[in-house]
Amino acid sequence: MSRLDDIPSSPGKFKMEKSTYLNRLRFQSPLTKFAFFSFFLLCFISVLFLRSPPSVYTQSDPSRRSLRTYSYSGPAFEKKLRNSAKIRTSSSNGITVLVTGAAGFVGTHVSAALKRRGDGVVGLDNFNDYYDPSLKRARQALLEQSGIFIVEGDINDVELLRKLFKIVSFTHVMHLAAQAGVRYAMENPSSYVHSNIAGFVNLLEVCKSVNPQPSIVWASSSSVYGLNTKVPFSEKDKTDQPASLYAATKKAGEEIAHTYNHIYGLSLTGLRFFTVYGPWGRPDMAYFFFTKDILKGKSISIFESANHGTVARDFTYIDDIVKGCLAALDTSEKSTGSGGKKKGPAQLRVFNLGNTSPVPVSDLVRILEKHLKVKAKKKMIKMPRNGDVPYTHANISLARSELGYKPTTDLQTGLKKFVRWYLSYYSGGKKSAAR
Ligand SMILES: O=C(O)[C@H]1O[C@H](OP(=O)(O)OP(=O)(O)OC[C@H]2O[C@@H](n3ccc(=O)[nH]c3=O)[C@H](O)[C@@H]2O)[C@H](O)[C@@H](O)[C@@H]1O
Repeated sequence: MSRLDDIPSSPGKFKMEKSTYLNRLRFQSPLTKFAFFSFFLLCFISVLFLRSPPSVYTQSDPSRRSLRTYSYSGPAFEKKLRNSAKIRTSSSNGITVLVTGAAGFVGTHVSAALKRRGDGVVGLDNFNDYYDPSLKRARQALLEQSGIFIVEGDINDVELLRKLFKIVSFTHVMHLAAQAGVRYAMENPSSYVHSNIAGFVNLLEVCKSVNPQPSIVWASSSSVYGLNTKVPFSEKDKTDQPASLYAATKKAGEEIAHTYNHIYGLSLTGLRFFTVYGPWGRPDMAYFFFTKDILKGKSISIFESANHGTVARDFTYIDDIVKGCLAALDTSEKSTGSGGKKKGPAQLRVFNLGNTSPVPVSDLVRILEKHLKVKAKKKMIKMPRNGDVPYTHANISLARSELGYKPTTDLQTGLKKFVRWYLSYYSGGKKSAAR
């Protein structure tokens, strides 16, 4: 709200008194007169500057902003959007999807897969610098080659979201924009609230009020199982012991999804991803920065749980996750609300998308050593209390029966593909792997 808005707008509440002060003001010298008018001119310019035009977007998270401003209006912008959203004519039952977080790891792969099969895809991403934005730009360039336009903007920008829905009638939203990473939540907690809670609510607010309402599939996380000890993790299990703020915001997302489904009839499917890895992955994840550090000859820390216990993850390969995402979109039913009001019960689902075979982190390192042909300098350390959990293992029977989800890539094969990509992407020192 600008300071000008502080003045009450209803007539009668605030009456301007005719100022006698100005009448009484007499300038003692031309210099005083000049100073007086210069001061007013400056104030006027400042007010104009503060009230920047609505077609220019500035990112709203001051902790991790990119310095760009983005223009998202005009016929050229709309044309790009419409072209990107076009369903291929040969595709008989194509859908039109808004993919948030499209320049992210999972977002890029899902967008490309949708486009390949003929669906209309528009991306949205704020290109923040949580990790090297040049990797996000490279993914964007890749998607551009297949005709996918990524709008540069934040899910907290309600005006932008409304505008996108005004130009394109999206049938589905694949919501992958989020503040990811378990350990970073201790460094920058507000970024998790900003993206995973406020941003999600903003998106749902817009989705509930557009006509027709889209169906929404969104990324939850295996981390919602928190400190649970019963394995494998099932969707039927309680999820009330998050070990990190990240996990807590994803859990909150699931509850928020319930609310919007209940009140507004939005069709919502949450996908609990289990440690997704692969080519074009995230530099903040262990398999990625282990690779970088092993190649540099730097030592890596492998976490152990209490009493030298094994820390393990149900690492899941990106192609399997993409199949799960597409199946979730294809099986999602229509939202039932209109005019911002629920007209009947709507679909509400949560699925585990894991690999069903947990691997100790020390084995992950052994596989990397083999593919990289370099011995790692390893340090075994006690898992710091920073949000990590010792073990994850997905029960995927629900996803198998409802989505036909069936992961097929083991960690050996998946890491081989990752290493091949990593070496070619960062080859010749052209790009230095940055976190
Ligand atoms: O499955 C999920 O829900 C989550 O998966 C990952 O989180 P995480 O499983 O912790 O993945 P990494 O950060 O790559 O860690 C993988 C394993 O390596 C271990 N680790 C990590 C860092 C390190 O220096 N040493 C180490 O042994 C961790 O404890 C963990 O067991 C993602 O970062 C989250 O965004 C995602 O939501």
